[in-house]
Amino acid sequence: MAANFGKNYKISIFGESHGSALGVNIDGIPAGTELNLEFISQEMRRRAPGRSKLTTPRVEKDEFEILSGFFDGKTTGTPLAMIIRNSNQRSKDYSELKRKPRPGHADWSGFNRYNGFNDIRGSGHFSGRITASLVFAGAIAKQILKEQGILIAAHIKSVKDIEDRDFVESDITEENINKLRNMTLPVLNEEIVEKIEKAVEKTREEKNSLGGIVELMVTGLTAGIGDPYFESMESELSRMIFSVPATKGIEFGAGFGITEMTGYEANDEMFYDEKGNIKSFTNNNGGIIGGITTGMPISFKVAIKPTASIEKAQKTVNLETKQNDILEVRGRHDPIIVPRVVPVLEAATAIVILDRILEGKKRGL
Ligand SMILES: Cc1cc2nc3c(=O)[nH]c(=O)nc-3n(C[C@H](O)[C@H](O)[C@H](O)COP(=O)(O)O)c2cc1C
Ligand SMILES: C=C(O[C@@H]1CC(C(=O)O)=C[C@@H](OP(=O)(O)O)[C@H]1O)C(=O)O
Repeated sequence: MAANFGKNYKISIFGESHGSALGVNIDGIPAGTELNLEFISQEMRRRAPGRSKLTTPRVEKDEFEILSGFFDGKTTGTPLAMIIRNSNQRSKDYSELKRKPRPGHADWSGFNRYNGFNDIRGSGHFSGRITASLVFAGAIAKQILKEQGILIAAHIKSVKDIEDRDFVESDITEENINKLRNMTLPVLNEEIVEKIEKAVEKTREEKNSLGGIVELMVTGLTAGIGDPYFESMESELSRMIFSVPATKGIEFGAGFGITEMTGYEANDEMFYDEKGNIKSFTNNNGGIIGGITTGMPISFKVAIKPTASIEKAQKTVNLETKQNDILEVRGRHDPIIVPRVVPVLEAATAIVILDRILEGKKRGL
């Protein structure tokens, strides 16, 4: 089912952006897991709308209510259900879109898939708002992974042609992760913050939007996690990452750039480090070979498209008059999705990594 993910850490999401609520049911959290609710709230705030001038002005607190599976500060092992109530809907912004679908958004494809019964208000189930549930499930997964020494970090690699430097393994410390978590624009080279802000402001004034790339890194993984072929670590991560709205590409390690290397350059030559751990000098394969972790960090980049809903006049069709028409999208939209998707991609990654680790444990690994 489209709303379900995972074989071991199983999530099932529901909700609409302008309905009464959205949420997630999680099955597979080990019983007795202590949850740091304040950490989960912080993660929710990182994603929540209306928190900076670079995001949609729709303000939602994204306060979550846990309905089941949690007692006396610990998980019970039975399904943990969570809901967030919507409070700041402005559905009139969407009244024109059933007739005039937005180019780049799911109005036309969703209309066809659901025979016109899809909830158009706030883009319904297609809204980026539904990713609040991923952040919740991911925050729990992150806590479990951290106990095992596994850290997940992300930063904005680029916005249009403004580039941050790449992650190196030594960037992934708890201190650096906390710093990035507290930044509105999480970048490594802080000199580009103002450039990004100006570029977004200028584009918004032009009634347009921007996209960019997010880079992620996962450290602390032992070699041997994952499977070949259809449940490969790359397959599972890609399937999840492409479920995040606005994702248009993913590349592991050197990605498409590996095609410009020779075999000698691309192969990650190996060595024993001073502690006796097997490592590679480079990580062009992004920490995964044969679908299975190598013990090097998992490293990948995600392409996020520019926000579809823009005020600039665009050509579309009018499904009532059956004529070509013009649309100027109204409403409260993100001028750029990239900063808000950073915690979502981290969470999505945490869900997959935990699910794969539990899969290995099932087989006694
Ligand atoms: C956190 C987040 C916020 C988003 N905000 C907006 C928005 O304000 N306006 C918009 O048109 N799309 C926004 N999107 C993207 C749309 O939800 C997405 O483009 C749409 O569902 C179509 O899916 P696709 O782009 O993956 O094909 C957002 C996505 C995320 C993850
Ligand atoms: C509310 C959120 O972001 C929304 C994501 C979104 C979209 O099309 O994806 C469109 C906008 O919805 P609305 O028109 O209701 O303001 C954004 O504000 C959220 O992420 O929590």
